[in-house]
Amino acid sequence: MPAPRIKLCGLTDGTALDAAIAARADYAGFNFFPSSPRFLAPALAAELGARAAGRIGRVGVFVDAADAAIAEAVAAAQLDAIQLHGSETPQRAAEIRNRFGLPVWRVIGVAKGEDVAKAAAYAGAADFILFDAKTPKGTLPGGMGLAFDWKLLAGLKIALPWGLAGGLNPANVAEAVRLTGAPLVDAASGIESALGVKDPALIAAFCGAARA
Ligand SMILES: O=C(O)c1ccccc1NCC(=O)[C@H](O)[C@H](O)COP(=O)(O)O
Repeated sequence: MPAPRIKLCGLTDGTALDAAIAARADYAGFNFFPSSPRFLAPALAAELGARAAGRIGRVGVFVDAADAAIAEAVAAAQLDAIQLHGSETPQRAAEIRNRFGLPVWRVIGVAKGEDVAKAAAYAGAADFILFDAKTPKGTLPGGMGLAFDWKLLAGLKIALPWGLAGGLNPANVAEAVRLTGAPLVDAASGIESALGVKDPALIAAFCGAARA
């Protein structure tokens, strides 16, 4: 099984970004959801986007965002992809892809087997599916450090490239890859020493374990 690609999400400072690049992560996630503890304001997004250029892919995370907010972030951070983490329909995903000319990653929140099947509706509308744990109502839609039952992905048949998120950390990512065969893994809270504070040692450990 080839080693999975790695996305490290919610990077908010140059030290974490440099650690992600040094650990050979494939994507840096920049969060543009204002309620997130990992929210990146446009000025800092511009700085980190420029620092990342040509060294790591830049994925912007949005939750039911308006076009103007997406446009501002795309321009500031020079995004390479747009991750939709809200309730965006296939029609809205396709509209965003056409408007911005960037690959769209659609997140599917998973609690039960029937949730996994919802990914099929995004064939032709999104470019990538990220399966993440469904979070409790009234909380953030992502970045909560919650895992779902990875066995729900057993026998997955999907027309789009995909990845796994939700509660992944240096201690469990190898097992998650072994069980699911995920071609990409994503982590936010599992590489933090405190809420929203990325830890370079955990970043290195996560990337090492994901490839082990
Ligand atoms: O990380 C956040 O604060 C966040 C807030 C709102 C929507 C999405 C968010 N994160 C997106 C991600 O891709 C996370 O990496 C993913 O949900 C996994 O998070 P975690 O379980 O903490 O590893």
